[in-house]
Amino acid sequence: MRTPIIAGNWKMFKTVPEATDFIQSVKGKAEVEGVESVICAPFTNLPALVEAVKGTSIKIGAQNLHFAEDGAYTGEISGRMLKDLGVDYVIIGHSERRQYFAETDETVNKKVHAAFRNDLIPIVCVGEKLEEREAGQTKEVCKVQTEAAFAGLAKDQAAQVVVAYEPIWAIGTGKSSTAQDANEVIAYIRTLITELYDESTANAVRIQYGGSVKPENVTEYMGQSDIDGALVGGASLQPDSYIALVEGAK
Ligand SMILES: O=C[C@H](O)COP(=O)(O)O
Repeated sequence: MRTPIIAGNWKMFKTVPEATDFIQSVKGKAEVEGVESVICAPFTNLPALVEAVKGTSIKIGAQNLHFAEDGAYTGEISGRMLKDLGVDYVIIGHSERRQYFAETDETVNKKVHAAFRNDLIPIVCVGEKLEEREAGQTKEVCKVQTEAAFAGLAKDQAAQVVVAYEPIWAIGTGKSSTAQDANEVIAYIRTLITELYDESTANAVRIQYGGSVKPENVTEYMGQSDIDGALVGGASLQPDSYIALVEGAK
């Protein structure tokens, strides 16, 4: 039985006071038994957020990391630094990083390994562009990205990965994939993991849907056989909306 996971990806939003006010507002509410609740925030918010969620079941994640432990990489943050702060999760390979910051399948894989070296759980994003969907390449794109991300992972590591299937055309556009379409792709990703490892590993991996998820549609996604949660951008920024998302994942 996989524990559903709702992760808010705040992207480049919120100052430290805004972030800690948010936690005060959702404490005790965005905490639902049987649902994991994770806030992935900008680096600058992480120390204050780790402190603010103490005594709650809410976990904190980063939105990126560098694959090296340390070194001459101006402006970068390593997994070692994140672990030192008390962060539990890290988003890797979000489409915005692939599009604007030259993230590749190879760097995604290196970052997944860096996450495990530092005892962080990676939330690995995969998903197709609109033109790829229209060309019928959705599954092929997801296959290439998934296989690259998992390369070299041991079975026990693979089982802990959270995959977020985010069709790029659905991100921040209000155009969500239907729950059935998302479930079909996610079930396909699970069969890929079965082929890479085995059925029990694939059954342990949690696979989220992401792309215009909101309180009004989260229950429909969660009702699907293979969807284990959501990676949510815009609708995770307001406390009431975030609480409703976590409640909707029950
Ligand atoms: O990481 C989250 C996704 O990019 C989805 O963003 P969105 O919920 O604003 O569409």
